[in-house]
Amino acid sequence: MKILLTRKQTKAGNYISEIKEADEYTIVHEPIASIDLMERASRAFVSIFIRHFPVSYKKILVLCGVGDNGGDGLAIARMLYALGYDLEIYIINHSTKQSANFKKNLERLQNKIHPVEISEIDEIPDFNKNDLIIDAMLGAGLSRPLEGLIESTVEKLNESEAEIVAVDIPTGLFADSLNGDKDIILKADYTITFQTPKLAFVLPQNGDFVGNWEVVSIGLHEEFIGKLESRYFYTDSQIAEAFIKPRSKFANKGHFGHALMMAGSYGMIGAAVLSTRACLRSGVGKITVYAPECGYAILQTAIPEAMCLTDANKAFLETLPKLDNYQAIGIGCGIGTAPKTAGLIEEVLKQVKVPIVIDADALNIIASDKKLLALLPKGAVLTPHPKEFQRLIGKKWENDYEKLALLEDFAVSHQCIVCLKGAFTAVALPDGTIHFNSTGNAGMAKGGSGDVLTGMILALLAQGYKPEEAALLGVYEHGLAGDRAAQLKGTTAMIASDIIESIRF
Ligand SMILES: NC(=O)C1=CN([C@@H]2O[C@H](COP(=O)(O)OP(=O)(O)OC[C@H]3O[C@@H](n4cnc5c(N)ncnc54)[C@H](O)[C@@H]3O)[C@@H](O)[C@H]2O)[C@@H](O)CC1
Ligand SMILES: [K+]
Repeated sequence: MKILLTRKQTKAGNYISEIKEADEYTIVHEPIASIDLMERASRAFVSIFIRHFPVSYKKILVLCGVGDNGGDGLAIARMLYALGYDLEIYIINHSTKQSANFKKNLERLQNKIHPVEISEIDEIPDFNKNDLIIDAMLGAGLSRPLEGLIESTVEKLNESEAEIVAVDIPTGLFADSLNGDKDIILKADYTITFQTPKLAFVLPQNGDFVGNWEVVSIGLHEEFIGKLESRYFYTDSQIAEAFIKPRSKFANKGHFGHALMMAGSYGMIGAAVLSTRACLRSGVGKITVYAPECGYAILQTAIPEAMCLTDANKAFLETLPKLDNYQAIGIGCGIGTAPKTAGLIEEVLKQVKVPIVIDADALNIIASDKKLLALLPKGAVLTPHPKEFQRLIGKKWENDYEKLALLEDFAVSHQCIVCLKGAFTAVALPDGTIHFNSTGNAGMAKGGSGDVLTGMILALLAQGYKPEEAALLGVYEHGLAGDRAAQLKGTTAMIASDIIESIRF
């Protein structure tokens, strides 16, 4: 799914809203009246809302601005009222300019519900934990930080224990550009957003404001959206599943590649076990794990399906094995950063002729010797967590938007693929696009999860998936396996081995 922007810089240097353009194109070409599109959007919101909140759940306060986000709020209130919900409407008079759709929806209330108008700070009602707030104050039209009446309302809401559901975007949050440090932004528990995820929603710095979020389609013109040149994407099930290649009935193990996993060191053989096992669970034909000698008995016992080659060194990897027989190579899980291992990494980067996935200490070794960066093969898949990525680029970012710019820059200048791990793992491709992953959960934030991902991506590379596909699909399936593991064990109890057991292709 494309992530449409509300503030996109054009080649000419001015800013446009892709969302507004898609709205306007839909209105003209479907065709549909603007007020009917709002009705459709509000109905879509309600269809999700009622799944989460039954009629008698809590008293609902619908807080409306006077633009189209407020218009949605009025329409949503009318629809929920018709379904029997107990609600009150408050209109926050932040401006004298009411939008046409807002006015129309005010008329449509037909005196059935009487909105309370708030024009002064001391008229803002008290909010408490028995209230369910629908935030329809400001949405995609936010053009400056909050101030005055609306800022005070948001401050009061943030201090309260009320539960908050935002319409489209939490009030005060810029959809795809940086808020100031001192900006007041509504902290929503849930956000139901229209048509496209907003870039702000996938950035960790905004997690407290957006809460759990869901996208609901409002039927904007697909063909128009398809033609937009986007830089940001959201890997949903539709995109990910389209990558999956069915296994032919007459296939044999030779069709699915032979992978080499170079992993482990004394005390870290578990990383080799996890990554190798995850590789086997992801469809590889054969795998050889190359580990220091101390890992031999462990690996042969723990993973009978894998072949094991050992380095003469007992504790860490030192000598380059022959690389000729493999369709893809994985390197880094649990290898440590011994100087001799660094020498091995240099040799691998110089000699590798097949797709490669590079993780963990291999990335740290590359980061500590910038001449190794220049050796990164084109199309290499790198799987850093944020700290490892900071080491690779040699600097920290001030905010998540700067992080995205650095990520894009790295992937383009090195022509490689970077999977920056975290919630909504960001996969940056050599063409400068960034693809945020839709699966996964906080239970995966544990040792060993990254090793599992490396193994999964290695398996896909060995099977002949293009590096971009292997990265996007691997990250997606890894998150999905994590979600299944969380269902079985819970996010606190689940461990990396549970993720492997939940891989299902
Ligand atoms: N046809 C459409 O355009 C659709 C729009 N929809 C809704 O429309 C929303 C966008 O509506 P609008 O463009 O009217 O914008 P908003 O309703 O977000 O904001 C209204 C107006 O408030 C003013 N404003 C901006 N920043 C402010 C601030 N900090 N303090 C006070 N006032 C401020 C601006 O003049 C802005 O146009 C979306 O978020 C969505 O909820 C949906 O109904 C779907 C269809
Ligand atoms: K809102």
